[in-house]
Amino acid sequence: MENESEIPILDFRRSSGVTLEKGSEGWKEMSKKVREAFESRGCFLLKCDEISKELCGQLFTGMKSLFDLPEDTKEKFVSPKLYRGYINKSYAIPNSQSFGIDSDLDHDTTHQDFINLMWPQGNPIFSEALSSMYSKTRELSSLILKMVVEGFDLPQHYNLDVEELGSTNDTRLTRYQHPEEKKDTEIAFVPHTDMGTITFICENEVQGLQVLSKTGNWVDVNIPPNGFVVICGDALKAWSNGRFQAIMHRVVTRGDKERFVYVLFTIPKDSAVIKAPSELVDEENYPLRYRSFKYGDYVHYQYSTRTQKERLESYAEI
Ligand SMILES: O=C(O)CCC(=O)C(=O)O
Ligand SMILES: [Fe+2]
Repeated sequence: MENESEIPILDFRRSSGVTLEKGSEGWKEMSKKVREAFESRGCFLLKCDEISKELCGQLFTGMKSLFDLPEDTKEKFVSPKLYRGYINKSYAIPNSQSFGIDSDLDHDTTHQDFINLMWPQGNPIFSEALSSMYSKTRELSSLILKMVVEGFDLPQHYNLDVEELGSTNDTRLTRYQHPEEKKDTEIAFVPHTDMGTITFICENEVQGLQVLSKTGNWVDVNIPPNGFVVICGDALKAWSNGRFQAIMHRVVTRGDKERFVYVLFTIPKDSAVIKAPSELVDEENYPLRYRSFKYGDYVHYQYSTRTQKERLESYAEI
């Protein structure tokens, strides 16, 4: 029996002998593994060469100084969108703070604008680290989406479909703190699935992410040093005709070490229509599971109902 606490590890590193040139045998093999991981668990751990230990070090040093800025400076970062801008404790993250930075492919200066707002005198090291992390994680997310098309052996034109699924991004920087007066383990991020396409998580080696196993147990995700977590969101699950899982996850804090997390959400534009490829629908084994829907309408529905469980099902299941 498959060990329910085991999360697949996919090793993209050249040092492990992997070459991921599009169309190569290595690429095809890894694409199958991506598909299998999303089908069986809805997530995987990733090892790759693109994001170095040094880059993560600079990023997390910068994040510490960011969260240590005075509250009124951090509060300058506002956004009309829900869960964007600076958030100091909320329903979802009761003891933590986060910054949600929206960007799309046509407007790539958002991180720079954000840094200039926080440090009018500049902070070139953090700025460089954040931009570099953003472009690397965006490229990796786009590579993984192409692998999904390959993993299902779909016609090439579906690469345009997955590009649409990943056409906008939200970078989230979070600091989790364990409340002093509280018990040993505290829920720091309430259980949820991610609404978007794929989520890329990088933490400062202070563990806390948990996923819900098929048997209903919360299982620690032990992220290896210099490893990352990739999670399938509701939009990709719907597009895959429910073949992929959108894993339920949460975050707990345990000790007094601060946990810093960089997350890249790859998400469709609000106007994008999520519709499964006909090749993934088959009357006998995989009947059409969800009606097609506009991503923005789905997000609006979720924010207005705040359903936590089976929310894609309650919205779009046929
Ligand atoms: O902090 C983490 O490890 C996960 C954060 C998360 O699930 C989210 O931001 O949606
Ligand atoms: Fe999440």
